[in-house]
Amino acid sequence: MTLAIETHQLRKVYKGRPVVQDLSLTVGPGEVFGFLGPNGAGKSTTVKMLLGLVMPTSGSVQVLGGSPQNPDVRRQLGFLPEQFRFQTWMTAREFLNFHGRLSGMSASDLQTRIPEVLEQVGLPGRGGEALNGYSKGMLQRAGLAQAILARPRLVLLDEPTSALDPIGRVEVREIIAGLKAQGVAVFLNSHLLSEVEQVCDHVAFVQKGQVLRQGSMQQLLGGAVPVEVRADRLPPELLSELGTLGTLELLPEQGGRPGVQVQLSNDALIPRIAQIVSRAGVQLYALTPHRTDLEALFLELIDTSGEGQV
Ligand SMILES: Nc1ncnc2c1ncn2[C@@H]1O[C@H](COP(=O)(O)OP(=O)(O)OP(=O)(O)O)[C@@H](O)[C@H]1O
Repeated sequence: MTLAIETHQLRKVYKGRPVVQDLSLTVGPGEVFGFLGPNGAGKSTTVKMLLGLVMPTSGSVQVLGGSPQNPDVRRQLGFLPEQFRFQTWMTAREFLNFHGRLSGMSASDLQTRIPEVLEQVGLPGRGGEALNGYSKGMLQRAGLAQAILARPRLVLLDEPTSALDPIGRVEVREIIAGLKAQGVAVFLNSHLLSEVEQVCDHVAFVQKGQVLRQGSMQQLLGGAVPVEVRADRLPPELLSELGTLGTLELLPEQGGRPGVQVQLSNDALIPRIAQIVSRAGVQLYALTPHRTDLEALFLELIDTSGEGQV
C-alpha cells in the first residue's frame, strides 16, 4: 500500500526560528486528514513542504511514495491554496483548461472533464462566465474544481469552505466524501472544527510547529462519554441496573422529567442504556451522549500548552 503522505521528523527553520518541528505524519490512501492549529502554527509551511514548494531544513517527506519534487508525483497532486490568485479575466472553462493543460491533460480529455468537475462543485452551466463576475463562494468552488480536475490521488485543501454558505459547505463535505470513496486522500487545513469533525478520519493539532496530539476521530473523541438519560420516572431498579454500566449522577428535573447521567467508559455501551430503559417499561424522553467535540479539545490543548499563538 502506497501511503499518500509520510513525513519523518520534518523540520523547517526560518531565520534561526523553527516554524515546523519533528513533524511525523502518515496519511493512507483514501484517508481524510485534518491539520488543525492556530494562526502561525506552521500549517501552510507544512503544506508547502508536502507540495515540494519549500525545502525542509531536515527530516524526510514522501508523497504518493515519492519525492514531491518529482514531476510524476506532482501531476497526481491537487491543491487549493487559501488565497488563490485567479486569472479573473478568463471564463471558468478557460481557467480550468489552462490549469488542466499545465497538469499535462489532453485537450480532448479536458473537453469532457471540465463540465464534469463544474457539475461536481455546484457550477453546472456556469463555465462560460468570466471569473471576475463570480461571487467569493463561486470562486472558491472554481478553485476546488481546479484542485480535482486532473484526477489527483492526493488533494491538499487550505480552508476550502471559508467563503461558502452552509449549503456550499455541505456540498464540499460531499465532494470530500466522494473523493475518499474513490480512494483519493485529502489533507485539509481548516478552522471550521465542526466541519472537520464531520469529514475527517484522522486529525493532528499543531501549535508553534509542533504536533500537540494526533489520532483517529475515535481515539480523540470516542471512548469515555457521559450520557444523559431523561424519562418519565427513574425507579430504583432501573437506576441500579444503569449503575452496572458506569457511575451515576442524578440530575435536576427538567420539565418535570427526572434525569440521570451515566458515566460510560466506552461509547459502545450506549445501546445498552436504551435496552435497559426499554426493559424497565419507562417512557424515555432523551438519551444524550455529551461527547467532547473537536473545538473543546482544541481549546483544551492550546490552553494547556503554554503561551498563546505566534
Ligand atoms: N518565508 C518565510 N520566511 C520567514 N518566516 C516565515 C516564512 N513563511 C512563514 N514564516 C513564519 O512561519 C510561521 C508559520 O507560518 P505558517 O504560514 O506556516 O502558519 P499557518 O499555521 O499556516 O498560519 P495561518 O493559519 O495564519 O495561515 C509564522 O510565524 C510565519 O511568520
